Amino acid sequence: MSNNRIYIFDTTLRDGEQSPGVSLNVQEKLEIAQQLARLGVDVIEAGFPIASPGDFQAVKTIAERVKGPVIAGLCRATREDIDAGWEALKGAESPRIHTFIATSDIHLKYKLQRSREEVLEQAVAAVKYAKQFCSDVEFSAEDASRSDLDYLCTVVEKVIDAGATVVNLPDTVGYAIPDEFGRFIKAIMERVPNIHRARLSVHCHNDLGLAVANSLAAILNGATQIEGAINGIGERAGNASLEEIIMALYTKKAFYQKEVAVNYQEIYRTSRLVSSLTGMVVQPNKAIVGKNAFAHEAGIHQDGVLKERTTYEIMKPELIGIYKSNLVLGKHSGRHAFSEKLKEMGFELSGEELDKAFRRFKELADKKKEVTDDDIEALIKDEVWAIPERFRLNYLYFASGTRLIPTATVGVAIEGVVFEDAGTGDGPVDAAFHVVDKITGLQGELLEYKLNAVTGGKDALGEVIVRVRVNGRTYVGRGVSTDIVEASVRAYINALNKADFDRIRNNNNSSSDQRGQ
Ligand SMILES: CC(=O)SCCNC(=O)CCNC(=O)[C@H](O)C(C)(C)COP(=O)(O)OP(=O)(O)OC[C@H]1O[C@@H](n2cnc3c(N)ncnc32)[C@H](O)[C@@H]1OP(=O)(O)O
Ligand SMILES: CC(C)C(=O)C(=O)O
Repeated sequence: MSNNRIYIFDTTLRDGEQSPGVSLNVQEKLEIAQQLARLGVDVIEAGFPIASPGDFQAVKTIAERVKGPVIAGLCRATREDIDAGWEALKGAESPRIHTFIATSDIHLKYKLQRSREEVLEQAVAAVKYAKQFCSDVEFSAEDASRSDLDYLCTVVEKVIDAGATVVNLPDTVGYAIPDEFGRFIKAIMERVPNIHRARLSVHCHNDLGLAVANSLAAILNGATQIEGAINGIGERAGNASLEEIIMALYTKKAFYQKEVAVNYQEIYRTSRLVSSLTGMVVQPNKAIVGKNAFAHEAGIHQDGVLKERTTYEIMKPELIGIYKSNLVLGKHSGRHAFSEKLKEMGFELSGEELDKAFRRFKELADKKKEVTDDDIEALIKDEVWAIPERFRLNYLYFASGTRLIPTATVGVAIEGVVFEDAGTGDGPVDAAFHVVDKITGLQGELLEYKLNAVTGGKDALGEVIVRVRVNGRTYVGRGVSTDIVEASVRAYINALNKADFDRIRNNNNSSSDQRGQ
């Protein structure tokens, strides 16, 4: 293995899921983990197993089913957390227990209410305990960048003696700045005598917008594992954005002289999948994966790019899987062209998925002259990345206006049988949602509603993302249509399907628990 290698630790499913409002179910987490494995990250932090039965199940499922990357689970420095973590992780090809405790005085005094000696002892005990189950143990010194350096060096040295294979130094509150963080990593490398027996990792938050810059400064000073999340999602202002770090290392290879082992072609697709399932829309001007990242608006730039792309492009969009296709699809296109287009776009669909997607494509092509790649991607997300659907929109009729009470009549198929009802509301969307609640028997509380146009023009597909609370849990739903009321109802039904999926799974789990008693 080259000693220039940088290991990519993805925490989209753990810290990324700590983004306010994001809640992924087991199926969605598995789908993201499978895509992360295709992307080729070295480690997937699949969750925090003791946090909830759902998180435990997600880590266990990913550990058993996702091959390739190391699968890690986060645990506080306690036996209960580590027991739950190992129980979830033990089916993995390459499991890693990731245990942590804070080392800064501010966290010790106010949060943990323990002395430095007690925390040092607890850290060492946790690593030793984890080591009994798993040879690969990562230790994180939470709030490392605000910790006393002498004390931190002692903690790092002792946890390595206790068997930690990776030591992670997070900038938990995004307080560091690049030069300072680089010097901090250098000091650890110089002052901890056994540091070369472990891999040194960093985990930077983005409160000052410096998470990527700090991670790169750490690489220059000896860190060989970088933690972050796709699209930079995560607690508060988020984590270091992995795609930005990966592409900085690639584009400035002559400077960094470091290698990662990812499959660059999967970057864009991973970003879109994460955005779609979390409901966290990627800002258009986001580096690497934003809609405008490779768009040229100004005449002088366009002229330059037409003459020679490198005048204004430092990366090729194709490298990260942004495709440009010559196949123009419309209502006269057939299955062959459609399936060819999907292949070009990197989608691998089963026969049944292809049938569903093709049906929706034809419906759309009837309404829209040219169906763009963005439209197709939106349809695929709607049809194929949706979780199993017990409820399906069959038809929708609504009436509203300045002097009308908005009313909606909706037909929803439940396991193939169509039920219909009608109702009123504050607007047609609200009316339709009430009717869907009546038919499905679920009570959804709408927390957030977002509408985006997938493409430009009057016939653009509208994409609606909703966050809905059902039985105390939040679900993200997504729907697309050229009609925004229909897109809204599809999104709402998508969220209710996720709630229903959880309800059925929880019922199955509790009846099998009862059988086990
Ligand atoms: C920096 C990070 O991102 S760390 C990861 C943060 N992620 C999360 O917290 C999401 C998942 N968390 C949860 O579901 C819950 O917080 C749980 C299940 C872990 C714990 O829930 P609860 O038992 O109700 O405790 P609560 O969250 O209120 O408080 C945390 C407790 O853990 C203690 N604690 C915090 N970190 C650690 C640690 N690394 N090791 C040991 N104990 C810790 C706190 O001191 C507090 O203990 P106290 O109850 O004795 O005061
Ligand atoms: C637990 C650690 C890795 C963390 O998430 C942080 O410090 O931000």
